[in-house]
Amino acid sequence: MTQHFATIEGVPPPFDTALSETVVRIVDLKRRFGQTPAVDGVSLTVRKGEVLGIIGRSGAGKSTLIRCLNGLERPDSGQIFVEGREISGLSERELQPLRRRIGMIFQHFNLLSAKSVEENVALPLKIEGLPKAERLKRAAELLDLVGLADKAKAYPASLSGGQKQRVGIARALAARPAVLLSDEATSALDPETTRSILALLKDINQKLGLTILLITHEMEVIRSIADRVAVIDAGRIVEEGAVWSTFADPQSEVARSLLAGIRPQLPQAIAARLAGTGREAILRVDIAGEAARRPLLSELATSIPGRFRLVHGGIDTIQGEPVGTLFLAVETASGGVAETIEFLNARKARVEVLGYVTDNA
Ligand SMILES: Nc1ncnc2c1ncn2[C@@H]1O[C@H](COP(=O)(O)OP(=O)(O)OP(=O)(O)O)[C@@H](O)[C@H]1O
Repeated sequence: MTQHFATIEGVPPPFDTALSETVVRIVDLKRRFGQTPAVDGVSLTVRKGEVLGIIGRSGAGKSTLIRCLNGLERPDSGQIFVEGREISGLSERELQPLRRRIGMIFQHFNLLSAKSVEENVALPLKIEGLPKAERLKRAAELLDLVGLADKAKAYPASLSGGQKQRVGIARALAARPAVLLSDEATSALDPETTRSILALLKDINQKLGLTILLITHEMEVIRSIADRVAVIDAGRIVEEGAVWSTFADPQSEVARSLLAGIRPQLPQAIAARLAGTGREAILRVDIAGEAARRPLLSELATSIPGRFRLVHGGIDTIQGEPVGTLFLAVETASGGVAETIEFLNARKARVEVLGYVTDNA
């Protein structure tokens, strides 16, 4: 028993997600409410040590999916495997021990206000019957891990939102779950606190090799923490891939619209002057990976007749991959617009003509 709750230092090092095994497997999961197919045939896998983000608009089916995973909702059909064991279709009693393999953090923290911070963290271990001294030792280790060692005796009411979520994370990790489910865990927090909680989750993911499945409606959360993203719409996964490639080239309308707020946009001053014809074409050029590593603009300048100017844009780094958007104004008189597009497409850049401007103020 004691061995089962080995110290944090005893946890294996981070996993190589490419080589490691599947922790969660969801197969053709369906759950409908009356006429509403809330989850409509979802299949997904989460590998050990990876962070999978599931993103979708309000009502897309995220909560229903995560509730099926933690056993709060019964799927109509389909299967859920956690560490190879099927949890869908189990009775409440059979589910109990498997639930401990699933940690959960919530938007509103769900702490017990009458219990101190250390008691909240130790609660899952009390339910497991671990002796008090060991529970408190483990709680102290976890509070240290989440940066709240000095708040062990405090009560939730005296904590900030970010501190409450740190306690929630410590509690979720108490029973050494196989996977941590996060249900909009940062949605109630301000941007700075959100960043610190996401950094903490990423840190724990990397230090402990913790597998995380999170649902969110914010692309910023996906960008800062996820390895892979699945986009859900009307109960179905409409797109799935590495975060950097989804950011660089979203395939679905939903992903494009969710990304609109954080992908670079043409400055309003230029967008307002766009017309159907003009002296310059305004091109949106999306580049990623190889295309973003090469000296694209200098190659363009030496290869294409006529002149162009960079009006806006830049390169970001997502998961170590360069991902960027450049807005170019290309003179139409030289006939170089079509050639520019061809040149860029040949180098795997995605090009869209947004319109034309005549004055370059
Ligand atoms: N208990 C229920 N009874 C009836 N309909 C439900 C129930 N739970 C969810 N639904 C419906 O199922 C669909 C998916 O809801 P769900 O809460 O899973 O979406 P969501 O993506 O989590 O949305 P949000 O981001 O707003 O929480 C919605 O149309 C919702 O109205």
